[in-house]
Amino acid sequence: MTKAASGSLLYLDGVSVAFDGFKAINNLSLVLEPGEMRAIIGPNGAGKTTMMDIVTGKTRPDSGDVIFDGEIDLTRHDETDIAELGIGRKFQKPTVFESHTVEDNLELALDRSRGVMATLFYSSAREDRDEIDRILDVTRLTARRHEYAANLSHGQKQWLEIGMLLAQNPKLLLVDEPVAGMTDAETEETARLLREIAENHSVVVVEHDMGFVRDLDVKVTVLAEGSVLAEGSLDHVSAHPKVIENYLGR
Ligand SMILES: Nc1ncnc2c1ncn2[C@@H]1O[C@H](COP(=O)(O)OP(=O)(O)OP(=O)(O)O)[C@@H](O)[C@H]1O
Repeated sequence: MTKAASGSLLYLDGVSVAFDGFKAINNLSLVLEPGEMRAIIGPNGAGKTTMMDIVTGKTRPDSGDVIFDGEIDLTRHDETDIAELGIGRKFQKPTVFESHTVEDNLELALDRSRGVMATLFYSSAREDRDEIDRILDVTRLTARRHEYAANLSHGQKQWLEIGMLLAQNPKLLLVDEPVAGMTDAETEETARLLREIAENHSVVVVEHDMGFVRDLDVKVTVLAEGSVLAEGSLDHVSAHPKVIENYLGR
């Protein structure tokens, strides 16, 4: 265990993984502080999804340290463990239950996160209602709580799925291309929504939409060919010659 990880929420150091000899992640190092929201950008094939796969235990790195909460070696845990440790992931495509209402989707997510035993002995329906009200408010879905999820717009489905993640109360949320396919208004609202969530959670957002990344107004990590090309404010990384050459200039 490396001492350098202490005090961080997520610590990747010297992480590499190869698929059939091709290094998708190549000596990647990245540190996320508790409470931080970070945007990850980079060209197609840069390794963004693979990095998320490594953090969530879907892919095992060939080498390197992957440490959560200062001390937990994530490479020793499987996907289920890692979710229970407090890392929630939202994939690009929403996977809400279309034939259930918005509220029922959130209720299911709450039950799932609580586990079977806890649900059996859990008596406070009131606390559940309060939690669901809170999540509906954050995800801009209060007026649609009794609507079937199938009837939501694409953007609202994404927000509902973010709400289902929140029901699990993760310490760290990993969000993959949340605004792909959204309208401009939904995209702007999503930046506000994630900023609100980031007041109480750490968040990693992978996104291609630069306007959205600008609205997030957080530190940006640029990945290319499996490692960090540049890091800093969006203005700082945008001015980096290698970023212009590898990504923005294309
Ligand atoms: N399971 C796998 N087997 C073989 N190659 C893989 C596998 N997963 C990823 N790769 C390769 O690793 C590289 C990185 O892919 P990855 O999906 O992580 O990139 P990305 O930055 O998420 O790209 P995009 O923006 O297109 O989603 C790509 O060249 C991809 O083809």
